Amino acid sequence: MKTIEVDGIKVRIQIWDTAGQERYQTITKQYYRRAQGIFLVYDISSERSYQHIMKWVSDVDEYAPEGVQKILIGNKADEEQKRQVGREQGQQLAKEYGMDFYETSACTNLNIKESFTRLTELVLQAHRKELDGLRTRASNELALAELEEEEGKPEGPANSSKACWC
Ligand SMILES: Nc1nc2c(ncn2[C@@H]2O[C@H](COP(=O)(O)OP(=O)(O)OP(=O)(O)O)[C@@H](O)[C@H]2O)c(=O)[nH]1
Repeated sequence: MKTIEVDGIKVRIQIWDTAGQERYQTITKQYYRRAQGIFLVYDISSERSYQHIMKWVSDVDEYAPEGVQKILIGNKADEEQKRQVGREQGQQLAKEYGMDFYETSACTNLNIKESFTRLTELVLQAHRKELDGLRTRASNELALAELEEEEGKPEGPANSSKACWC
């Protein structure tokens, strides 16, 4: 659990770090179902991990809920001397899948906060319509409840004097 602030709103996010290895896939897929946002992470010093992204994307498409937000991450950006995947390759792949893209480093903290904030922002945006709908319904129900309360009120002085005219 982590709390981050987006547009002045404090958002509590639950983060699951799923295992990348093939043998844990059955468990990993269970997490997709409840995810609202997903980071697809490769290692910039591993061409193989980059090639695997296509497989992750198809798994996510199959098992994650519709409308799940995705961001592509090229991690270990601090390992420049070992780089096997160019930044443009990351950008290109992200573009193909319509995702935002960040190169990050968990070691130097490069773009960690930025990418988490962005994914949270995307999730909030995707649910804004739902939230707005809920807010409108809640305020309508409140107005209705007030009205009913008003109607159910015992007669006040104004009503009593009207009663005298008859
Ligand atoms: N240089 C560098 N090393 C990193 C970075 N992030 C992770 N590592 C190292 O990479 C190794 C693997 O990190 P993990 O966090 O276990 O990677 P993972 O993708 O969660 O691994 P799986 O759970 O097996 O999928 C560890 O030795 C980390 O210290 C980074 O940004 N830069």
